[in-house]
Amino acid sequence: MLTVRAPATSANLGSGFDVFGVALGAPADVIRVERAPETSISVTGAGSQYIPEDPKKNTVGAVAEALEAPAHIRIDKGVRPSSGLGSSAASAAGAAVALNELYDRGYTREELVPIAAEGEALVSGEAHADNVAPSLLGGFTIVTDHGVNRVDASIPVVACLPETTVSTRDARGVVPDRAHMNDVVDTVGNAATLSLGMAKNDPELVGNGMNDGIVTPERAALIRGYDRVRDAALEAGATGVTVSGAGPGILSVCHARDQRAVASTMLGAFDSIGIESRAYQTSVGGGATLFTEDR
Ligand SMILES: Nc1ncnc2c1ncn2[C@@H]1O[C@H](COP(=O)(O)OP(=O)(O)O)[C@@H](O)[C@H]1O
Ligand SMILES: N[C@@H](CCOP(=O)(O)O)C(=O)O
Repeated sequence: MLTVRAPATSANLGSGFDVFGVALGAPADVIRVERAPETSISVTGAGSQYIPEDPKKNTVGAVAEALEAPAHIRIDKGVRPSSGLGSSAASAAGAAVALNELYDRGYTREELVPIAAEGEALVSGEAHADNVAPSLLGGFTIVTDHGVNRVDASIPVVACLPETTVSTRDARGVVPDRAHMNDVVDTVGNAATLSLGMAKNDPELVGNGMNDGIVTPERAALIRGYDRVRDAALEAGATGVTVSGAGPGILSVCHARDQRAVASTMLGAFDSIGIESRAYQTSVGGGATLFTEDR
C-alpha cells in the first residue's frame, strides 16, 4: 500500500484567475492505494457524505483511468468539498502521485499536472490546473499554455471557510465574457506585483497584488458576508484579501505577527451574521508527500 498526503490549495489569488495557485500547509487529503483488477473508491472524513464513490464521478477515478492504473483508492478528506480550497484537486493530485508510484509510470511531478487536471474537468467542466499544480509541486505556481512555473514561498495566510458551499462549476458560470481595458491593465499590474512578492517572500507585495476588478467582484457576490469579512481582515492587518478559488473560502495574506488577529476577526465577522466558519492559520507550503511505502 502507498500513502500520499496532498495539500489543500488556493487558486487565482485575485489577479491570477486560472493561472496562480499556492499550496497551503493545512488542511490536506490522505490517499491510500493498492493494486486491484478494477478501480474502487472509498471516502471518509470532511464532507465525505457529499462525495461520490463511483469512479466515473470522483476525481481520483479520472486520474486512475488516465494513468491506466486500476486500484482500490481510499480517500480520507481533510479538505471539505465545494470549499474553494481545492478539495477535488487535492484528491486528484494525491492519487496521481500514488498511482504513478504504484505502477512505476515514471512521470515527473510536472508531467502529472495535466493528468491530475483530468479530475478537475470531471467536476468543474474544465481541466483548469491551477489547483492541482500547487498540490503536486508545492509553493506558488503559475500555470499557462507554456507549462508550469513555480517558486518556493513561505507567506503567512489565513484561509477562512464558512459552513456554506459554492460549487466551482456554478461559480465558473458568473465569470464575465468581457472586461474593460482599464480593469485588464490594473489586473496585469497586480499579477506582476504579486509574482514579484512571492519571489521575494514579501507579504506586502503579495497582498498589494491580489486586487482584481474582473472576476472577484462577481464571485464575492455569491459569498454571504464577503465584504464584512474582507474589511475586518484588512482592519486587523491583512495585506490582501480575496476569494479563495471559486469560494466560499476567503484567503487573507498577512505578516506572521498579525495572523492570529486576522483569523479571529474573520471568524468574528462571519459569526456576527450567524455563519459558522473555521480558520486555517497556515502558510504557503510544500506539495504532495509520499510518506509510506509498503508494497
Ligand atoms: N475526491 C473528491 N474530493 C472532493 N470532491 C470531489 C471528489 N470527487 C468528486 N468530487 C465532487 O466535486 C465537487 C467539489 O469540487 P469543487 O466544487 O471544485 O470544490 P472545491 O473548491 O472544494 O475543489 C463536489 O460536487 C464533489 O462531490
Ligand atoms: N481557477 C478556478 C479555481 C477553482 O478552485 P476551487 O478551489 O474552488 O476548486 C476557478 O476559479 O474556477
